Amino acid sequence: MGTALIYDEEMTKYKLLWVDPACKFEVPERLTVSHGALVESGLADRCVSVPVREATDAEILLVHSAEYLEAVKTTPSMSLEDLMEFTLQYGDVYFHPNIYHCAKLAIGASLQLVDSVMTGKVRNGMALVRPPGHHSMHSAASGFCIFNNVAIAARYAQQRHGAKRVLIVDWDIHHGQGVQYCFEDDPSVLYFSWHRFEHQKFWPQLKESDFDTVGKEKGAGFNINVPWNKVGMQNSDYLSVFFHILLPVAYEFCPDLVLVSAGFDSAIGDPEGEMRATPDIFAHLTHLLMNLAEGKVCAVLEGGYNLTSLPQSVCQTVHTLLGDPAPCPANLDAPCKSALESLQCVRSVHRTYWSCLRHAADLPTSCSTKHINTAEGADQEPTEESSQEIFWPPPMKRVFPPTRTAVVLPDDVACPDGCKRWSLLEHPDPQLCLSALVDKMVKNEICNGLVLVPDVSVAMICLAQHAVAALNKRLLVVCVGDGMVPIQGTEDGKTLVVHFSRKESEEQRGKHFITVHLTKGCGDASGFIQAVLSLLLPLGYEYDPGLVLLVQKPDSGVCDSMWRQLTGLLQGLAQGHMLVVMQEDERKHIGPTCSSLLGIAAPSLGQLHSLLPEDVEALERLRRRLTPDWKLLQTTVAEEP
Ligand SMILES: NCCCNCCCCCC(O)(O)C(F)(F)F
Ligand SMILES: [Zn+2]
Repeated sequence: MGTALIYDEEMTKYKLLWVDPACKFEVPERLTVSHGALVESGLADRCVSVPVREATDAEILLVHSAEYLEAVKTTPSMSLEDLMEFTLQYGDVYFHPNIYHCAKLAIGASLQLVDSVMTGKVRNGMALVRPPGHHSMHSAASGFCIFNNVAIAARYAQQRHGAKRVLIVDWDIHHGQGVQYCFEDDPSVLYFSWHRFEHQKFWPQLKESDFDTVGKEKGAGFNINVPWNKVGMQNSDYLSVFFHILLPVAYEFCPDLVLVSAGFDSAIGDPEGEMRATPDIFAHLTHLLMNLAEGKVCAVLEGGYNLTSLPQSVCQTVHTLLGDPAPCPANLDAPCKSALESLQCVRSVHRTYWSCLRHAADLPTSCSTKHINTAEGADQEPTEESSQEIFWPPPMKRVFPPTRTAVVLPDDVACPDGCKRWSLLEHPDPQLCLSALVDKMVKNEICNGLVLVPDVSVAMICLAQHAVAALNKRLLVVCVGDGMVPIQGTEDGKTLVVHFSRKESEEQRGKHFITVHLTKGCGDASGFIQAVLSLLLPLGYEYDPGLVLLVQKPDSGVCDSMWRQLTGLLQGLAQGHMLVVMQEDERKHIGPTCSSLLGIAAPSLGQLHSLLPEDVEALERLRRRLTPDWKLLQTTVAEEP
């Protein structure tokens, strides 16, 4: 299934007609450079082009008032003076004779994308639109936004396509207060937003943008605000919030559709965001969402003002939506203290609503006095704009290996569609055969593979030795199921082993051999997925292996959908170079495993029963014990002595 791309140059045909420093950088070129980059890179041709349409009044009224709509309808015929006058009633936004038309196209584009995904015409997609939407409210324009594209898309998906639960991920650097207001008492729409806040000094300077606004009445817990109280946030800060807040909650929420308010002013170089996350991080943020809602992800452009990092980030997002392996998440740091403080605050206030956060720590002492620094913060100016030129390396070319998935199967087992059989014939010695397969991966001739072997323990040993010795690559071994794991994590750091098992974990064998023991074993998806999201993924991203070995021990008890989630999520590492090893009598797993290796989204795990307290407890304990060695496991600031 394909990826939809929705764009029409008509949406470039409005601009600021007078002087207004607050709005000067919301220019038509934002769209032309983004679409141009997709065309230039060949990505546009690989997408399914879906036409835009105008939204109807009824669709606009899903979110906005009739009075507001009627008022906006009068703008096309206004004189310049009238437009300026009309604009004065709103903040940080401008009107233009053609902006009403473009605003209807921006909504229409978003709804066309929702139709294409919800009807299964495509798997996922992106709408490149202007004007953006996430600040506009029931009866007001705000922050370059006229109508709330994503809020309307969420309501439309529920009413027109029967979507029950919709997740909105807003990675724009500004708080989409319009979206928050729209759904704050609605438990069927989970709104997640991070945003530059600087203790309420940064636009739109709303108290309700802080972490302690969690939603109202039935909607309590379904509004998650992650304030960035400093500029310069980096890839590790963004990933930590995904691993320790968004993904655990998103999997517990189990959405039928994921809408992304994809603003790229959160990327390096942006004059508004002043953050330092690089464009390739959006490949990982996108990838990490693609196994939710069975892959139904709709990305709708919001902000993004640096005309270099914006198109780069758009391309990274579309590459990943198309299934291309993500670049290696190289040289990740620890999250900064300010990010950890926000992380701890958000997890603390949401622990009563989400079982995966049940054992989150209390508010950090610095935050419990937060009302003091909010008062003092409110009236100060935000960090003045930095003028010095910022540089970052252009993202790596993301070429796809000629073969995506190679399989080594017993002769009597048919080769699944889309896979390439790696025959034992040419390599009589089975172990040599496996080593040759690994060599092909490292040469990027094959992306990933599945091998069925007589004995997974023997295969594991040989592959681990070969991968580390011959290929000089760091190897991540993920082993699922009870029983001994016959390889050691290595003190030289060349191999990291993470073992998921039911048995009481034998004593931990050092930093590079980690046992995650699940009370009910690997059959309990709700415990397992939380261990994957908030422990295995942070470890894997920090370790940044060149190859991933995923081993399923016999009788592991892991269910197909959990196994496919694990196989899917781990492909964000090592440029997707993953080798899955299973016992050859485990034939029922061949099909499901291959579909994940081919990039098909994993089935949803269903609404997870709340986690076993002992599992959450054990996970928090394990994370606390490992944190000194693994920085991305941190979820709290180190309390001042
Ligand atoms: N330094 C000048 C102050 C600018 N204040 C307004 C910022 C609006 C941000 C709009 C956006 O980027 O959130 C959207 F996604 F909606 F486009
Ligand atoms: Zn923004």
